[in-house]
Amino acid sequence: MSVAVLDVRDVRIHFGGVTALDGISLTVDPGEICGLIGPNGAGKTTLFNCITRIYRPDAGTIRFGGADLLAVPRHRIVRHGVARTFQNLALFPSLSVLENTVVGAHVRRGRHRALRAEALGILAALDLADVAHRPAQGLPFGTLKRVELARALAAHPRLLLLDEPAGGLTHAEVRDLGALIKRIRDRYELSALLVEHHMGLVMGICDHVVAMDSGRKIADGPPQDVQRDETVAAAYLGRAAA
Ligand SMILES: Nc1ncnc2c1ncn2[C@@H]1O[C@H](COP(=O)(O)OP(=O)(O)OP(=O)(O)O)[C@@H](O)[C@H]1O
Repeated sequence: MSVAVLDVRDVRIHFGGVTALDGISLTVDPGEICGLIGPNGAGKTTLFNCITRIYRPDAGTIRFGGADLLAVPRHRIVRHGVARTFQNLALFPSLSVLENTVVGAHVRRGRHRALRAEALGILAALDLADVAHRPAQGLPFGTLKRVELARALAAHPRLLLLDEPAGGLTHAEVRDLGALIKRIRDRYELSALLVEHHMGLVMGICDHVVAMDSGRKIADGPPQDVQRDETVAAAYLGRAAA
């Protein structure tokens, strides 16, 4: 059996009186797109922040390709092969699309010219070649979301953490994004963990889905099974009613 790309086990973290993660475990296998769903406040972003070492869990282990990720200093996480995109874009507005992408590549050692040429290749693969030399500022939101993806890919990740990539996109853009994420997975041979509220996207592209509520895992399995799960439906209804 192959080693999981990501193996999260019994992770706990609390902030004051709030237990944000209450013994969460999940695995992402090589080449897999894993969806992470759950109502607001379930702990999805907190888990991302533990994986990227922004937060240190109180307990539990996080292994990446078999190695202890919690032993890796925060600033080396990207170099280890974990890259993320953000719910609210984190681009440099005045830099060009190409320059923003090259920023992502600089975690790797390499000559600037080579990194730049490679970044242009990534932009072409993401249909961004036309805007490569335009400043990020002023470009449509859907385009900027793809630039974030390009920047993450420039770091050569083995695992891509996508935090609500469909947020703020139109219906057609979400459909295109789903196809793009699958294309990226195949082309760059990576795995992805996708936090997303857009069920169409989750159902359309995930190989397996983990549902969370109150910092715990409440379901884990094929997308259709998780969607039909009564505990998952109750968790969403409970939050809506609260
Ligand atoms: N730095 C922090 N300080 C205090 N509480 C926090 C902190 N980070 C997260 N929390 C709390 O942890 C819980 C989980 O929040 P989190 O943002 O991880 O949920 P989420 O599932 O990502 O929600 P959403 O879908 O709304 O983004 C919430 O109760 C939140 O208020």
